[in-house]
Amino acid sequence: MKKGILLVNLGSPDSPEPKDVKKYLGEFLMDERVIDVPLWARNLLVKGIILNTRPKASAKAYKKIWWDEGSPLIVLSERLQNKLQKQVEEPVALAMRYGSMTIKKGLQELVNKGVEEVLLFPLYPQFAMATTETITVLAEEIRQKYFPNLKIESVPAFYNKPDYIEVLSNSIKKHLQGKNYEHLLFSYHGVPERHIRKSDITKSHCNPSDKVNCKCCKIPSEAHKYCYKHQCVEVTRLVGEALNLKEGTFSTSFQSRLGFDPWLQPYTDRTIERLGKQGIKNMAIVTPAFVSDCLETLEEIAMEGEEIFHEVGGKEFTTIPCLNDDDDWVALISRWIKEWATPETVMV
Ligand SMILES: C=CC1=C(C)c2cc3[nH]c(cc4nc(cc5[nH]c(cc1n2)c(C)c5CCC(=O)O)C(CCC(=O)O)=C4C)c(C)c3C=C
Ligand SMILES: [Fe+2]
Ligand SMILES: [Fe+2]
Repeated sequence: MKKGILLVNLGSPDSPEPKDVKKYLGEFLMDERVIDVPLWARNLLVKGIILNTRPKASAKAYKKIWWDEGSPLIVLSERLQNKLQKQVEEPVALAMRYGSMTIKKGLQELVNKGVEEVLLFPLYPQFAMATTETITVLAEEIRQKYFPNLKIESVPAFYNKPDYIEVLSNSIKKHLQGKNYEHLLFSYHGVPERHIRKSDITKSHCNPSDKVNCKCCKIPSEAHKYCYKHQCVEVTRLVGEALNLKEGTFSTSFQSRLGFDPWLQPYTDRTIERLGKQGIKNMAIVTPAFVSDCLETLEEIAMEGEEIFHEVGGKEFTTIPCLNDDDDWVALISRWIKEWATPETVMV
């Protein structure tokens, strides 16, 4: 069976103009796995309120980070795709969950190349209903409707794979070389608290012991369905261990909350402010929920975050880039692809 790979990231508007941002946000926020309320309430909230207020402000933010080649998230995902394609024999396609580069087009591109079996690779280290699950569910719907003979297998969450932690840790180390930082903040994209109770943890392919050991969300283990928070906290702990970070010199926070419901805490903006007020002068920040730099890292963290830090007396604010098209990251994904494509090869 001819095999192929479909990388899938979140997506971006076609341009940073308010009309394109509105169209993109409309598709994104009307996803029932992102704003998980009944359709009538989602219509009211998204079409009645958010799309009438947010696109202008979001467009302004997108304009600050937009590159000549386009959206950083898309350009960086394409660079990753191109580098990967040089390392593996199988065709590598790229799609976005929202926007013009649809999953259907990505699958069609592979099918046109004769592919019969697809490795679907959601570009998210942690599993969340609003990211991995929405991709796998949509891909399956599209498969059933348009490509019934295609076989699709999904890459599970890889947040705690030792080889991933090693690549992430080395990247952090490289970017912090020669920096005299006092605190390293691990900032993850947040989700509303209720999201972590909604999806089934078995879909995240976590180590089954995670269910028992998870203490972060205070959900009893039998009822503990899903914990994105736990997976984030684990990344921080594992990188802390790999880099031998001292207790108290690193911590976890959650960014990008939307609306009035409680989201995962502590919030990143308040954490940056607290660190500055506590007298921290030099801090660094890494964003391991994102594989590619995007609006949330380049604007919300690198620009807004830095401003908050300076306002409360902070001096040096170092933003560590996402893995993007880092060579070691490309080599690792290539290895995972080769393992999948030739299952008889046992990689050690
Ligand atoms: C781990 C990744 C992500 C999770 C989980 C996630 C959840 C989530 N996001 C929103 C609302 C917005 N997110 C926006 C941008 C955005 N979100 C992610 C990733 C995750 N989102 C990325 C990579 C980006 C950047 C996209 C880019 O083009 O660069 C935005 C748009 C920007 C803005 O207006 O602020 C919104 C809105 C919700 C509600 C949510 C909930 C579960
Ligand atoms: Fe988001
Ligand atoms: Fe948990």
